[in-house]
Amino acid sequence: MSAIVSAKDVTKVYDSGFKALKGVSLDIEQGEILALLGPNGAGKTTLISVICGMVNATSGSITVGGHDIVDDFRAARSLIGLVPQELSLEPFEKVINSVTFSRGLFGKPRDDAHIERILRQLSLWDKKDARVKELSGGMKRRVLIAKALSHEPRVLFLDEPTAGVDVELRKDMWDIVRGLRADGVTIILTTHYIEEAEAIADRVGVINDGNILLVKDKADLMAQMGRKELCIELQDPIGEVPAALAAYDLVLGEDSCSLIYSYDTRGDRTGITSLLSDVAAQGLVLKDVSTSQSSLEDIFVGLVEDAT
Ligand SMILES: Nc1ncnc2c1ncn2[C@@H]1O[C@H](COP(=O)(O)OP(=O)(O)OP(=O)(O)O)[C@@H](O)[C@H]1O
Repeated sequence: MSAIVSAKDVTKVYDSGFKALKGVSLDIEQGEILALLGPNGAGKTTLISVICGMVNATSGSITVGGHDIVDDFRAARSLIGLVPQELSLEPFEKVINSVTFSRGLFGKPRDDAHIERILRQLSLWDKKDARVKELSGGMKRRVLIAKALSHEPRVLFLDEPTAGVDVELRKDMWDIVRGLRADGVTIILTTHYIEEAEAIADRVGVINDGNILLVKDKADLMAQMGRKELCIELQDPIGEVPAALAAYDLVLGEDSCSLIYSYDTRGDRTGITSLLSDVAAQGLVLKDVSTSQSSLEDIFVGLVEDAT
């Protein structure tokens, strides 16, 4: 795969003096769904706005489809669709006119068949003559996506596409995003919802305090950083982890009645069999045993905490 968007050492210092991006380098691969995860104020919207040419970077460089976003702004911008966080639509405009107008803004010739295709894809065709103000919140969001797709961009940025959207509609939105990717559109979405990244992203980028902490294949991230824990509940409390068990990665549970064993899920051997027999050899009586796997959420919280 090759990068369709490439950002190098991008910084953004707002007029207030606030440093919102502190040297971000990021390659977005053609055809992927990349989820940018980060807490409030991390710099997600700023990064998207810089790539889309709505905010000027203070330093660094960005190319989209090989075009520099400053020197070759029109060519770069024409490859990008942006679905903003805010529902910014003209309330009295008909859906179809609103979407057709967006295409015209990019100087593309009128193409009714393309507009029909995207309205159908977004289940908006039967609402094409409705006025925007007559639509539900979820439909308005879909109109924003249709507008962003009207000029046939190759890269689509979705800034928190499902903020405040109910579970049903969120899943609809995920289906739409997957459908767009199947059509060859590269998708970058920002989200607070870890389950959203877990559900649809190919890669996950974590951004915090103006820095990209990591960008990784989602499956690798979960396999590499996800650890499993075995909780051994004991019949009776103990004061400390017995010295004879020091070779294991064990901690005493808060109740003093359990031992928590962390192990790597990728290893050939987990060490569980020998641990259990060594625990028994210490005369400790087991009450129960359970396992749990760290989720993307645990990984994300851990990363952001480590960075602050
Ligand atoms: N125009 C501006 N002038 C000054 N500071 C700004 C401006 N826009 C954003 N910021 C600051 O830059 C930081 C990053 O904001 P940004 O909107 O990029 O974060 P975000 O990760 O998208 O957050 P959220 O998840 O809350 O939308 C914040 O501290 C914000 O207050």
